[in-house]
Amino acid sequence: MNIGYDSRNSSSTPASLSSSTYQFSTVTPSNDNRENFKVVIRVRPPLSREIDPMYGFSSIVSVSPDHKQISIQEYLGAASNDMEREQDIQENPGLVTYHHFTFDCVYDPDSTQVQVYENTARAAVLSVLEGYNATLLAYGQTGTGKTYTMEGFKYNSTDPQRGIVPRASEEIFKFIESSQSANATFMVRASYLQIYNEFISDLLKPERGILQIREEKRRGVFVEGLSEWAVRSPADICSLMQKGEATRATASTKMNDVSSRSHAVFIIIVEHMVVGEGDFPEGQEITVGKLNLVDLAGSERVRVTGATGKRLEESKKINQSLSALGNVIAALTDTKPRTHIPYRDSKLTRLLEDSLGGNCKTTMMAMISPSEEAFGESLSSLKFANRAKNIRNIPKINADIDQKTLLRKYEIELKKLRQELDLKNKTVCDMQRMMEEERRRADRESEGPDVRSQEYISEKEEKRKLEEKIRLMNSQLLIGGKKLEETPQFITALEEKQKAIRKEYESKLQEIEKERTQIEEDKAQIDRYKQLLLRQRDIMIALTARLNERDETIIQLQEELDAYDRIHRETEENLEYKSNRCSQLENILRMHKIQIPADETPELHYYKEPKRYPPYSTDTVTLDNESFVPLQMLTAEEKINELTHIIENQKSELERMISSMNSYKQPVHNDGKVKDLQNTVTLLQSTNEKIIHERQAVASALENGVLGYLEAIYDGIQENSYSLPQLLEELEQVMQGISQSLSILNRNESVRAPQLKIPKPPAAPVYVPAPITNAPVSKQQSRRPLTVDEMLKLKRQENKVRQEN
Ligand SMILES: Nc1ncnc2c1ncn2[C@@H]1O[C@H](COP(=O)(O)OP(=O)(O)OP(=O)(O)O)[C@@H](O)[C@H]1O
Repeated sequence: MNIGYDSRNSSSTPASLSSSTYQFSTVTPSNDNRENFKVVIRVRPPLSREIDPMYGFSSIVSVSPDHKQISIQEYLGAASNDMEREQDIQENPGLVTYHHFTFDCVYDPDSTQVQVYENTARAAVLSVLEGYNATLLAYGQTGTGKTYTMEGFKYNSTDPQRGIVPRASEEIFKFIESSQSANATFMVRASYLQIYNEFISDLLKPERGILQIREEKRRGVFVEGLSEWAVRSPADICSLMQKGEATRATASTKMNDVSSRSHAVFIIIVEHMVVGEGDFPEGQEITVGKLNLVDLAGSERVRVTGATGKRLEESKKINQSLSALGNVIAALTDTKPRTHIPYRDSKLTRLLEDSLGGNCKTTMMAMISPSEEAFGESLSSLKFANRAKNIRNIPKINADIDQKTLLRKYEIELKKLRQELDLKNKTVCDMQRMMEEERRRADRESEGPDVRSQEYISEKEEKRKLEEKIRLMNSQLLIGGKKLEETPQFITALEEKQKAIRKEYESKLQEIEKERTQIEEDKAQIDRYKQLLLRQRDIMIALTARLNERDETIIQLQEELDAYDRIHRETEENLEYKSNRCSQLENILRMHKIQIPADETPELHYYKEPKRYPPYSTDTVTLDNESFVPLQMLTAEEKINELTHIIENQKSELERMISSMNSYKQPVHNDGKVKDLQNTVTLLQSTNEKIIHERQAVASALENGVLGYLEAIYDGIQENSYSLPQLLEELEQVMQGISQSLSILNRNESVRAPQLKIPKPPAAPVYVPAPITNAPVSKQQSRRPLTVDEMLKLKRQENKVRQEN
């Protein structure tokens, strides 16, 4: 059974009310002081747990048809359930009494979310858009529908059960959208906080920890460090709500499955700038409206809820702060004006200072249960709300007098950033041009413009950051009811910018095309150079190979030359030694007046052949059509033969001379001379015989004695097998041999040999290294000394002949 409402008679028969009876007038913002603190009641429908399946449910609350008054029935009897109670009341009408209250509006259990929003919340939201502060405060016992009224079930724009917060955000953005003027710029921000166990925290940035309340003359009361989130659509706000809800402290209690254990405040700030037009183009008007959507934690009777432990502590804190709220309301509504209002007794009252008797349009929404079991709390809430009705707020439009609004700051910052960006654009363009120039130069010099490109990158990065910052700031603004990127100015500017960019890119493309053609030409040129270089390289390789061959030849020749030099040196040394020795021997012989026409040919020590002597003969030989003066080394025997031959020649020469002299014989006056000449001839003949004799003796001495000995000593010296005393001893023996020879010669001492003109033997050939040449030896050159080559060639021939023999 429902209990209806009769304003004339508090105990009249209840009449049922249907939703169709609701007739709300359109609510418009008002500055009437009475209007600035409104109180509305909402009676929630009975919950399934409250309806006894056996007896049904009977409400103790009734609402007047004009939705201004509410009546709550108090049962004084002892019936324990609805059915018994109803029967008891029918039988004893005096067991009930009714409490009547009048409010700005009373919503019965059939009221819908849209009705609550349209008739109560909308006016507050519109006030905010005008630049007022507005607060919608949901108060009531736990489980009476505060969260349901404020938030609703789902956060999508079509859900009829969505609450005040989503609808308010829709309203705000609908309003902004309808402000078509390009001169109007809006900025909307949202915050979400909770007061849990007397601590304030940010539901959107819980990591910020406990926050403190501050107060500034212009700004009023605010929470320091509370995050503000720029929003551009209802969806943005809904997602913030969902985010905050996930953090908000809730718990399942006996009275409510999802009971809020904290007071939650969702704040929407709307900054609205109108740029002056017409006569005042520079004029700007900025207003800042703030909407507080407060969902209080429900008051609880611990006795009823049976809370213990943590829940009990939470309950105590909730009740404490709600009682502080009651005290503030009592102080504000006292008939005797009070100088002290105890706002600071709790975080809640401190935070709601502006909303309670300050610069704000406040609407308190008290929620009650229709259930008989909640009678006490419902009556208490109604009394509480009734008292609050008398609060008087003095709201005023928050104009940006001291230019401290965020929108203003954005405006200034954006202007600064745009200037900076223009400058940066110029710098980046200049640098780009410079870089391109340097890159071209560096390409030519094969060096990268590293430093410059680093600077360019950082400049570009800064430019990008600036653009991003401007974009971000712009993205928080809503101009002419649209997002910046949707405004005609933005679209026109964008189109112009795109045109400019297109133009720039077209000219850049042309440049690139030109560069490409140039690069291709350069490439072709490079290819040609490459081919040329390859050819040159091949030539170089061939030349190097030839040079290497030459080098090898030179090295070989050099080695040969060195060998020849060495032979030459050794030969010369040998020759010198032999010459010295011959000179010695010659001197010895000369001392004994013996003509010895020969010197021994030095033997090349590296030929292990019998000792040989150079001949006197200077006959030429012809080899391979080339004439040489052969150096046919003679053995001792051959040498003696040669000497004998020379002597015989001399003898015959002498005979020829004698016969020649006889042919010139004069008869008388030449007698003496002839006689002398005959004597001389006789003497010569005997001398000649003597010489022959001596020569044989000396030859034998030389062959068998002195020379042999001297050679042996010489070899010994060469082999270093002599010590000095040994050498002296050996030389002593040589001396003895020489003395022997001398004694032979001395035996004929009295014989004076005439000074005969004996032909001088030719000098021994000297080995003179000639330049290596392949040119044939000419006949004219045939009498020159033999070259080493020639000599070796000759020697080889000799050896060959000897071996063959
Ligand atoms: N007008 C209504 N129409 C339908 N259901 C409602 C209404 N009001 C409240 N409810 C339901 O009642 C229950 C409790 O509501 P809600 O959680 O909003 O209460 P509360 O006052 O916020 O509680 P608490 O203080 O414990 O957080 C929820 O299941 C909710 O859906």
